[in-house]
Parts: sequence; C-alpha cells; structure tokens
Amino acid sequence: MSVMLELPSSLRAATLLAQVRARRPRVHCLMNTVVQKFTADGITVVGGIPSMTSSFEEIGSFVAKADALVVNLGTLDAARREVIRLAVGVANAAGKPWILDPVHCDYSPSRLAFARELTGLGPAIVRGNTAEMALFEEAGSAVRICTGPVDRLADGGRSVRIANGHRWMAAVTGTGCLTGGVIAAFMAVEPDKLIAAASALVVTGVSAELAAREAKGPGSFGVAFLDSLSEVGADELLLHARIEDDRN
Ligand SMILES: Nc1ncnc2c1ncn2[C@@H]1O[C@H](COP(=O)(O)OP(=O)(O)OP(=O)(O)O)[C@@H](O)[C@H]1O
Ligand SMILES: Cc1ncsc1CCO
Ligand SMILES: [Mg+2]
Repeated sequence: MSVMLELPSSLRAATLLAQVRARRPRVHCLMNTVVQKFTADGITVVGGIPSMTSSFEEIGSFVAKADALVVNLGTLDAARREVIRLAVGVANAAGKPWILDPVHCDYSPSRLAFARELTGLGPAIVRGNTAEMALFEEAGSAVRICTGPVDRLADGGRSVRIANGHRWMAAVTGTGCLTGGVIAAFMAVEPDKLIAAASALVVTGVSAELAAREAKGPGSFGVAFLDSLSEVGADELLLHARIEDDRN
C-alpha cells in the first residue's frame, strides 16, 4: 500500500509563515563572511531570530539554544571546518534540524570532500545552485534542493518545482544563502522538511516578485526584497505561488 505524501501548497506556506512570525524561531548560522548581514536581516524580517557567531568556544551553547542550524561553506578555512564539525555534532545529539549549503564545492576538491563528509552526517536539507547540486545527485536521506530560475526539491517520495522568483535575485550576492536561513526558520516550525523548504521558497520567491515592481535594479531590489519579506502575507502567497508537481 503506498502512503499519500503531502504536497506543498500556497495555503500551507501562508500558515507556516504565520507560525514563524508567531513563534520567532532561533536560527544559528555558520554563514560565510560575505553575506552575514543580508542573511541575518532576511531571517529577522521573515520573523525568526538569527545568531551568527562562529567561535569554537561558544558554538555549542549557541546551537543548543537554537531551533535550527545553517551550515554554509562559502568562506571555509581550517578553524571553520572544526567549528562546523562541533556544531553539527551538537545539533545531531539534540535532534535539531540543519541545512547544508555547499557553496562553491564545484571550485575545490577539498571543499567538495568536506561537503560530502557533512552530507554523511545527516543534514535535513542540502541546497545549492545548479553547478553545486550537479555534484550532489546523491544526498542521503536529506531533501535535495537545486535553486535557479525554477527551484527543484526532492526527497525519497516527492519531487516539486517552485517557479517563483525574479532574475534580479541572481544579480544580488547572497540570495541563495539567505534562502538557507529562511528555510531553517521554516524547518524550526514544521517537521516535514520538504513542506517547510518549499513553503520558505514560495515566500522568498513571491517576495522577490513584489520587490521587483518597486525596484530600479539589483541594488534597490536587495532593499525592496527585505521590505517585501517583512510584509508578504497570505493574500499575496495565495495569489502568486507557483508550485508544480515534478514527478512526471
Ligand atoms: N533567473 C531567476 N529567476 C527567478 N528566480 C531566480 C533566478 N535565479 C535565481 N533565482 C532565485 O534566487 C535564489 C538564489 O538562487 P541561486 O541558485 O542563484 O543561489 P546561489 O547561486 O546559491 O546564490 P548565492 O550563492 O549568491 O547566495 C533562489 O531562491 C532562486 O529561486
Ligand atoms: C561570493 C561569495 N564567495 C564566498 S561566499 C559568497 C557569497 C555567495 O555565495
Ligand atoms: Mg550559493
């Protein structure tokens, strides 16, 4: 007998967004040094509470207090690798969900090997762009997300596409990293990781479309995107969400 797995919907995205805003989940980010502020702002305006330290002495306490963890490999060095291993160990021991963003794993064999090591430690989600995810055809039990003009999400039983977003997202550095933070906030309130991630991507994608109407180009778009993320609600999500079943 096959089990009917839930598929994402605009209504579910709106409900989860309201839950994030009501519950204010804590999201700890081991975020690259390029887009720390943009990512923290994205988590804050959507309704979560970000923390960003990467100190070896403190990371255990911060992860223990967080509801979800983001592991982003954008700016990686030996110290950061050790902090990531410690953070993942604490998250796993406490049953807290974490998302891996294997930024630029396509640029460096040693980074790819580290990203593969982390994938073996059981992230809830692995998300990257097309070039990165081409190296992660296999992501264990994690939900696999490949973002781009259309986002593709898949777990063992489901495969969906989110067709929201705007081309200026690719012209602002860190929109993908920011979506990792927003996805983590949604994972903190929803145990079904594919539903959580798809809902988060609908929220960021619809917000980007609304922001593009106000912006003059990528610079003002980045600011308008944060404005839209703080204001988007059920009406806009129900009207604009483009979620497609990708099984065929
Ligand atoms: N041409 C496009 N049209 C619509 N949405 C897009 C487009 N390109 C990217 N996006 C959206 O932008 C976000 C970031 O996706 P992208 O694949 O560019 O991430 P990335 O390369 O990891 O970004 P970064 O590393 O700068 O954070 C996703 O939410 C995606 O849906
Ligand atoms: C440009 C860049 N380099 C390392 S991390 C980062 C941010 C987006 O991935
Ligand atoms: Mg990226």
